Formats: sequence, C-alpha cells, structure tokens
Amino acid sequence: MTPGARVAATIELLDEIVSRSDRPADLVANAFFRARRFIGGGDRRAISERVWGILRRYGQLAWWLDRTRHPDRSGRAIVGADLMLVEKVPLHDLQAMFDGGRYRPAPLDEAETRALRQLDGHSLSHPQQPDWVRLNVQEWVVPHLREAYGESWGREIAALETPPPVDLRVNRLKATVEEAQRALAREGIETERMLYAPNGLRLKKRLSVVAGDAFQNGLVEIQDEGSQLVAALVDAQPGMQIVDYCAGAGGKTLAIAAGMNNKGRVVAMDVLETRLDRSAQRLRRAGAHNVERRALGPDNAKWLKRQKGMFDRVLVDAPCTGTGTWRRNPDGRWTLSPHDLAELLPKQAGILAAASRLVKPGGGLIYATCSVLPAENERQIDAFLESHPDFAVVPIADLWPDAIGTPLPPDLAHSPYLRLSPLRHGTDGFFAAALVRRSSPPPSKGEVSSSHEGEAVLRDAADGVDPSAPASGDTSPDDGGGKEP
Ligand SMILES: C[S@@+](CC[C@H](N)C(=O)[O-])C[C@H]1O[C@@H](n2cnc3c(N)ncnc32)[C@H](O)[C@@H]1O
Repeated sequence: MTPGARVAATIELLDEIVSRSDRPADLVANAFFRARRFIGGGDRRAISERVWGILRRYGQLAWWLDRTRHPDRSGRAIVGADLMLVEKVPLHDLQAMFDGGRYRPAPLDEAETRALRQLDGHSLSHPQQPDWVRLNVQEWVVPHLREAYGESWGREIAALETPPPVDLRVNRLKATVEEAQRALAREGIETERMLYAPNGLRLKKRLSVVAGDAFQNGLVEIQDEGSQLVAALVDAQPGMQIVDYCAGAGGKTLAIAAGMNNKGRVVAMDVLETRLDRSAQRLRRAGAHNVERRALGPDNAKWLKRQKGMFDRVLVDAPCTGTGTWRRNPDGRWTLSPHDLAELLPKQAGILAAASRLVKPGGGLIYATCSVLPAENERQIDAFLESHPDFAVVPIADLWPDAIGTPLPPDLAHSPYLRLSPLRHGTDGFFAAALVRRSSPPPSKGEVSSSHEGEAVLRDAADGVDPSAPASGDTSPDDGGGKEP
C-alpha cells in the first residue's frame, strides 16, 4: 500500500470504531480486515498500530482540534492532526497524501487546511493542556483515579499508554513451563519467564502464536499476567468443587482447570450462553475434561438453589468498567460513561451476593475485576462484608506463598487485596479480594475468636483483616516505582 492508501484505511477504520462505539474496537478492527483481505499483513499491522496509538492519545488530538477550531472531529481530522503532531509530517506533505488520488483521502478543504496549518511545528503535548487532557482520560474519571492512586494517579495512567506485551500461560495439563518454552522456541518465538505468574511466559517480540503448534496443541493460552494471578489466587487443587461464576469465554476457567489435573469439578457459569459456548473449543484443546458449563437463567435456577454452600471456591470475575485494560483497549477511555459505572455498581454487588451463597463454610470466595476504580473494588467488598458477617478477608500476603509461590510484590506485603497495575507490576490493572466463609459465627466485639475448619490457608486467615485499609496508592512503600517484569 502507498502511504496515502494506508492513511485512507486508517481513517476508515477509525471512523468505523467511533461509529460502532457499542462494540469493542478490536472486534470492529477484526471485521474491518476480514472484509478487506487484500490488505497484507505488514499494512494491517501498520494500520492497527496507528489506530491504537491514536485511540491512546485521542484526548490530546481532540484538544488540538478544538484549539485550532477545526470544523469537525472526523477520522480525517484526527488522523491529519496525528500525522502532523506525532509523526511531524509538514502540512504540504500531508496535502500530498490527501490529494484525492486512487485509494487516497479526499483533498483537504479550506477550513481543514486553515486549522491544520496551525499545527505545523507543534508537538502533541502543550503546557496549557489540563492533566486529564495530557493523560488522555475523560475529566469525570479523574476523581476516581485520584481515589485509587492518590497523587501518583498521573504516573499510573501514563503507564496505561504503553502497548501491552503478549503474555502466555502454560497449560500444566500438557507441558511444563520449560517444555512449552522450548516448543515455542522451535517456532521461532522467544519468551521469558514472568516475575510473578508461575506458569507465565512473556514474548520477547510481538509475534502471532495462534497458528503455531504450541498453541494449537493446547500447550499455551494467551492470558495477561494479571489475569493469571487472579486465577491462581483461587488456589484450585485436585478434587475440589469450584464455580467460575462469570466465566465468559473461559479465560480463568482454563487456568483453574489446569490446576486440578482433571480431578474434581469446575462449573463455568455466565448469563451469556454464547460466551460459555466459546470456551468449549478452548477447553478441548487444553485437555480439560472436568468443566461443566451452565448458563445462569431459568433452566438452571433450581440447580443453583440446590448448590448452596457446596463449593470449595467461587470465583466472581465481575463485569466492570475495564479501566485496568486501557492499554489493551484504549477505546474504553472514551466510550466509558458515568452512566455505565452507575449501572455496573449494583450489578456487581448483586452478582457477588448471589455467588457467595454457593460457598461452603471454610470455603473461599474470590471477587475480581479488571478495573482500578475503588467504587468497583474496595467499596464493593466493604459493602459486601457489612451485609455478610459470615465472610472475612484473607490478606493477599497470606495466600500468595501457597497459591502463587513466586516472590510477593513488595507493595502487596501489607495490602488486604491484590491490586495490580502496569506501572508497578507490568500487568493489566486488576483487583482481587479473597474472602473466606467462616465455619462459625464471627466473634462479637471483645470476644476471643473461635477456630475454623476448611482449607489451611483460608482457615488461618478466617478472622480477616481490616478491609478499610487504604487503597493501593497509599500502601506502596515505593510509590510508583514498580518494575516491568
Ligand atoms: C470480566 S468478564 C469475565 C471474563 C472471564 N472470566 C475470563 O477470564 O475470560 C465478566 C462476565 O460476566 C458476565 N456477566 C454479566 N452479568 C452477569 C451476571 N448477572 N451473572 C453472571 N455473569 C454475568 C458477562 O457476560 C461476562 O462474560
């Protein structure tokens, strides 16, 4: 493709993503390229990279368009501004690309030219940009981010601008980590061990793994390190009864099943049966035979009632704002609305309460989100504990050695919860709380606590910790000094 044709395709894809804001950008992009098979691999990568970069800096680009009184915010306006401000294309070269030639964008009109001319020689950042513009987030989200991270919120959000690495989880039903690493190397895919996730491998270079034998034979799955750690916190053991209550297409179900050696039972549940169905092929490929899929709905209502108090572990990977995945899904920065958050909060609380009924005394309940907003995380847990005194928090440092076994990130040593971020841990932003259902009623004030039954790690921690301990920004001894694994 000529540079002009690439620019035209970039504009087209961006317009499509913006007009289909109800769909995740990656799905829109997949459909876009499927319908244009003539676009080769190299061009496809270049176009995607540019579009994803533009979505990451959309706030600043839009700020410049406002400042120069550009007539609109169409794809051509945004892409034009990006080429000038980021790639430093001078206006006359931009005009040569926008010349209306075959496969190239239509010529810039007078108003467009007048606005874009003012960008010549400028950079994306400008001292007059407010923090939220500079950091490419919507203004209404800032108080939530401050609550999460305190004054280091800017650095945390800046870290979400870095494109994510490709992370793999080795399926221990099929291979050891070393065997999988060697199998990938034979395909020319070099990887390194992860700092935290014990079965994780990170690609040294961004390459596609899905066509290769290691992936096709179920030795590895694509899964962010943070997501792997959440699944590992379930501490699935052979013979256990486990529910993955919001299983979706089974990302964490697969990891849980891999820890059980096909002994015991995992029930994967979700309100969307179509999502659950998508896990079937992945489970087959992984050789996981102990997973049962059940859609939440009228068909399983009776079954669900009968299962009360039956499970050793229940994972609630709740639907959330996805703010922790903004480096992967930068469109989320712009599509998220206060209304979405307001709708999610009661939904998350309802799901957590419903799922908790399945946990047996002494059993564990893991609540997780890929959000960094305390309203969806710490405050949900506070409210849940208030109305469910039979549950208590298990501090993450108590679970980590047995469930995960790698060195505990220092900033989590005194945190009741797992709080992961790209800046500190090199993962997506994740939150997880591990709770245990007490086997006996909680001690009343002043009374010495009673002993508990159940799994060793959970039992020891069943009296819990103060869940009102400060959010992640406040607990780190090394604020923002996290290292990339
Ligand atoms: C964060 S996603 C789960 C991702 C999945 N666990 C994984 O690791 O791939 C949240 C899931 O919750 C499901 N969900 C939404 N409302 C629900 C409800 N009321 N009960 C159970 N699941 C629900 C959504 O369909 C979605 O699949």
